[in-house]
Formats: sequence, structure tokens, C-alpha cells
Amino acid sequence: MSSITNNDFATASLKTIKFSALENKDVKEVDKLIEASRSEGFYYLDFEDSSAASLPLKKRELLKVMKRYFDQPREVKQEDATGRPTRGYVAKGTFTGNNIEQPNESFEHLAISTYELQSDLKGTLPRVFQEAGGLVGDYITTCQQVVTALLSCYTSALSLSGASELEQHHVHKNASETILALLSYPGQLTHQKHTDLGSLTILFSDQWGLQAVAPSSGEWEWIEPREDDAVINVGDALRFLSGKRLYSCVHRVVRGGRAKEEGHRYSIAYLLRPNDEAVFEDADGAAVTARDLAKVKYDTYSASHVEQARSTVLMGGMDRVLGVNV
Ligand SMILES: O=C(O)CCC(=O)C(=O)O
Ligand SMILES: [Fe+2]
Repeated sequence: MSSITNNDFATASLKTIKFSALENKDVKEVDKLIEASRSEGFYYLDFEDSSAASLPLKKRELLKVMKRYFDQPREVKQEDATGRPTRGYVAKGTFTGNNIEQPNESFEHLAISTYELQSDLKGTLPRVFQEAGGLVGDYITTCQQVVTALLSCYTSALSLSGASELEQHHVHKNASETILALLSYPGQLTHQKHTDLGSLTILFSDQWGLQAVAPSSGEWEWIEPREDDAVINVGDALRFLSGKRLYSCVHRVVRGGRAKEEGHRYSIAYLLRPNDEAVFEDADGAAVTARDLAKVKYDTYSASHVEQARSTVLMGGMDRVLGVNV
């Protein structure tokens, strides 16, 4: 990852990949996708002229509705809580914050289970989102199209066949911990360093704050927010399913430096996870199901910094791979 210096941290120069070219199986673009996924583990996806060209527009609509949702009093949002991190409202401070001195300063989020949304629209979607008609459903369907096309590129480029074909472990109608996560960072709230536990993340935010560790230097770098391109990153499960050929990059959200003036930050993360029963080898070489990995990872998100440092789970073993202590 080459860098341009900017304030305190450098800004990452990630590759921008054209989704329309991937849909056409353009060999050069698929090569670029694999290259980015083997090194940075992060890239921008440009949807222009593709079947998902409407996604940035839908993102803007969704951001408006999200703001209305998170503006509600805490007690109202709390009615949507289920006690599970992948179902419903999760209050700020549930996960460990980035700052070791203020571990309770982490973000709040609303997790919409894509599996449960299929059979229980009313139970899964808070009223504010129901009033927005088909917006959430359309957004998720478009994300599903995008990840299906990406998985198909990875499957063929990595010569995965038979039971290893990635699409077989990501059947959208089957049970999984896949969620549309709507994140809210009022004040100076943060998101601790981590790798994503799932396969692929489609992330949008209009505000600075996101940083990733550059594999080439082991240093934190800002990820520039872009209005129309999504930030895509590879998660632990895809790294494991690829036989550890792909990189699941360590990232976090901080509020200092060039993010200082941003105010209340919002982000939208479609977090694709494999079907619950998918089995793969984790960072320690042990066989694990996707469902169990999700449980262990979320438990670790809420642990103390000391406990987190004792296991490979929070960073998917990537700190070891990178040889860095971030
Ligand atoms: O809010 C962001 O920009 C990052 C969110 C994130 O890393 C996640 O949901 O896993
Ligand atoms: Fe993440």
C-alpha cells in the first residue's frame, strides 16, 4: 500500500475496482481484485454502469432514515434490543472501545438479520425503517447481488471447486449471521481494532474515521471516505475459506486527527457471513463453524483489552501474519 502523507497518519491508496468489469469477468479486473485481496484486504468498488449502479443512491436514502432512527430517545431504541449483537439494537459501550482508558466509548448499532428479514419483516425492522417502504429490502438485495458476483470471481480465480466453491457456503436464503449493520458514532465514540469475522463487508460512510493497518509498513492509515464507491474488505471467514490466501485486514474507527471535525459519524456495513453450518480452519488451525466463530468473536468484542490480547480471535491472527503489534 503506497501512501501520501497527510496530517498525523498517511492516507491509504487503495485500488479502485470496477464492478461492471467484474460482472463481465474482465480478466485484468479480476486479477486486480485478487491482488488487492491478497495484500491490503481492502479496496474501493465503483458501481458505475453496473447492475448495482443504484447502490450509492440507496445509501444516501438509508443514511437519512438512520439519522431519524438514532435520533430517537435511548428508551425507544432500547425496545428494539434483543440481547444479541446480530439482532436488533445494541447500545453504545456494549463492545470495548478503542481507547484503553475509556473502554466504554464504543459505537451503537442496529443489526438487521438478512435471514430473519425474509420471514419476519415486522419483527426485524423497527418502525422508522418500515415507514421507508422497500428501502432496506432493496438495499440488501443489491448487496446480495454484489457479493454473489464477487464470490464467483474469487472461486474461479482461486480455483476453488466442488465443496470449496464459495457460493455454496453463502446461500442467501439459508440461515447465517449475515447482517445489515447500521452504525452510529455520536460524540467521540470509536470502534476498536478488529478484523471482520465474516466473508466480505460492503461499507459506506461519508465521514473520516476509518483506519486500516497497511501490510507493507504495519502502520495505521486513513481510509478516505468516498461518496459513490463502497469500501470492501475481506473478513476472517473468507480468508479461512480461501486456505488463508486472502488477507483479512485489521481496522478501527478513531475520532482524532483529520476525523476530529466530523461530528456524529454514521456508517452502513453489509456484513456477509457464511451459512451457519459452514466449516473451516481458524487462525489456530482448529475446525470451526461459521456460527461458532461469530459467537466467539462477538464475545471477544466485549472483553477487556487484556483478555483480547490473549487470544487470536479479535484480529483473526492477522497481527501475527503481519508481524505487528498495533
Ligand atoms: O464504521 C466503520 O466505518 C467501520 C465499521 C466496521 O468496521 C464494522 O462494522 O466491522
Ligand atoms: Fe469492521
